[in-house]
Amino acid sequence: MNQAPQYKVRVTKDHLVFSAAHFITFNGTICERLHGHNWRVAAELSGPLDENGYVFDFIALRDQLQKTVNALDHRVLLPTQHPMIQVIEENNEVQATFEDRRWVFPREDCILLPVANTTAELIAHWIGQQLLTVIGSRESSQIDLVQIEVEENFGQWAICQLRVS
Ligand SMILES: Nc1nc2c(c(=O)[nH]1)N=C([C@H](O)[C@H](O)COP(=O)(O)OP(=O)(O)OP(=O)(O)O)CN2
Repeated sequence: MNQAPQYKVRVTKDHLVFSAAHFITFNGTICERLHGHNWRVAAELSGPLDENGYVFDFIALRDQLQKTVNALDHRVLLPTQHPMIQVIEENNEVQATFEDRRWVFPREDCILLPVANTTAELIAHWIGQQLLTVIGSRESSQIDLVQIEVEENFGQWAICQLRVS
């Protein structure tokens, strides 16, 4: 017996890249130096076809991802839910502290992300959540799976899949 076809759309573009600085902690108490990457983003949506024969309009997906990428471009990414990195907004500045280290940035240069660490995985999750708010607001949308991929360095991709309830 033939199975019903499954459909996905996938968008990746040369301009879906953001340059941003970050530092993460790993293995407990090791904290990286501030450094930057050119982070590449791709998205895949799965679901049934709509009346156009689309899973989701490529153009709408591309443009929405571009908005998120633009918001992250040329920024410092700071985690607001890290157990050991404290991030405080004061006047027009942001101060981050970890043990005896302290970084101070202009507020407008920073993006404060509600994540526990600015790993590629958790950045992918956050981007997926941004996308879900837009997809979820479309009454006609029947997307059942959102997959966001983030490349931190050449060939090093983190992938986050979010099931749409
Ligand atoms: N699964 C993950 N592994 C690692 C992550 C991550 O987000 N998810 N992140 C890091 C670090 O942020 C590290 O800075 C990655 O940068 P990269 O440039 O790839 O690492 P190197 O220090 O080896 O840099 P080179 O320029 O390639 O020498 C680590 N792991």
